[in-house]
Amino acid sequence: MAIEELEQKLKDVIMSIPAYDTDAAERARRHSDQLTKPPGSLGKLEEMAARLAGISGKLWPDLSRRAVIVMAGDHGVCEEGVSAFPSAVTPQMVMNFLHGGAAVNVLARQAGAEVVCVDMGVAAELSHPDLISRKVVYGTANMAKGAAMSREQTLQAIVAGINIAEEKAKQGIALFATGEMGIGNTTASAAIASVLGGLSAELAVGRGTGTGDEALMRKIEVVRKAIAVNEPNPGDPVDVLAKVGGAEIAGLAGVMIGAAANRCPVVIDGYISSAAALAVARLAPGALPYMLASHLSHEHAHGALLEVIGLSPIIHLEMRLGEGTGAVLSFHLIDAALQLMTEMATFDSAGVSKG
Ligand SMILES: O=C(O)c1ccc[n+]([C@@H]2O[C@H](COP(=O)([O-])O)[C@@H](O)[C@H]2O)c1
Ligand SMILES: Cc1cc2nc[nH]c2cc1C
Repeated sequence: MAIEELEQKLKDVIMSIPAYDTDAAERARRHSDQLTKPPGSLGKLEEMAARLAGISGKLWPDLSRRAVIVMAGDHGVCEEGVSAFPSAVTPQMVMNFLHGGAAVNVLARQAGAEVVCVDMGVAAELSHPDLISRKVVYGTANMAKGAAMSREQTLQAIVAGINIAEEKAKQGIALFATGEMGIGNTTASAAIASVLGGLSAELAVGRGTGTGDEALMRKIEVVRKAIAVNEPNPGDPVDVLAKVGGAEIAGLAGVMIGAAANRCPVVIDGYISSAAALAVARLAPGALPYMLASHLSHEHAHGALLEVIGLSPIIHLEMRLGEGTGAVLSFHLIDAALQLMTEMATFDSAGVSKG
């Protein structure tokens, strides 16, 4: 597709996102208040159930078919020494996902979710029958020296993400989670959080895979430099994703937009997924009600980033793995919320006195 067509496709899909159904959410809240418990006593589980009703327009949606979309990409900025691990780990972990041995595979099996593994921009050539290849770049360029990607590559990545969500929704997937793999991608995410979220580089940068003090200082300087060199336009999220982002981050932004356009809830994982979610919040505010935050990552600024987006995490386990692990874990709580709504007795049916 030519760049103009990609821009148009993105605009069209954003325009097609259905309005969140506030009536259905309200009906869900009223139902919840009739159940045998003090109103609001199931806390965020009640709010989650209402959100799922508002998203789907149904009391209660069948979310039994679910998938975690794990997108992978490499980052040229790694040559600045910003990660505790070498870039070679990105393709190695992609193969691990495909062989079912990564943490996300275990948690997805436990939560009944399909793992969809997508190569968005891994530097190495990868091949496996279950790998979806949507490579827009062989690793991004070093953002400390120039733009990570072109606008065209970024739009290709976003549209690829939209198409994957669309195809999966057509196949019956009703609940999405976002996951990623990309050595160096917490540096890109920090830059996005800084430009779009107004967080200082010092706040936005964390230890990622476990960088030491010296590398942490370098990482802060690299984020400052990348922003100064590229001057990403905070009013243009695509420009920000192109200049200081990454192929898997842009792809995940597309998945979130695509899920919303198909009226499917999309559960956001950790810091990197949240950086993509922030770009979506700015690019397509109509997609925001379709997003649920899963966990609070141990990555330093994740809480601040979620606050900027206006999302509240469900679980707090000090995880900082990525891959979609926190998002898939929270599927169990989504199931719990819906099962409570459908199986609990009401005050009337159980003959329990109201306050
Ligand atoms: O999801 C998170 O909050 C998270 C926090 C820290 C690290 N990660 C994962 O670690 C990798 C990026 O870390 P780094 O240090 O290489 O930038 C990438 O593969 C992410 O999935 C993920
Ligand atoms: C081993 C390893 C697994 C990961 N999964 C997501 N990010 C990761 C980073 C590393 C280093």
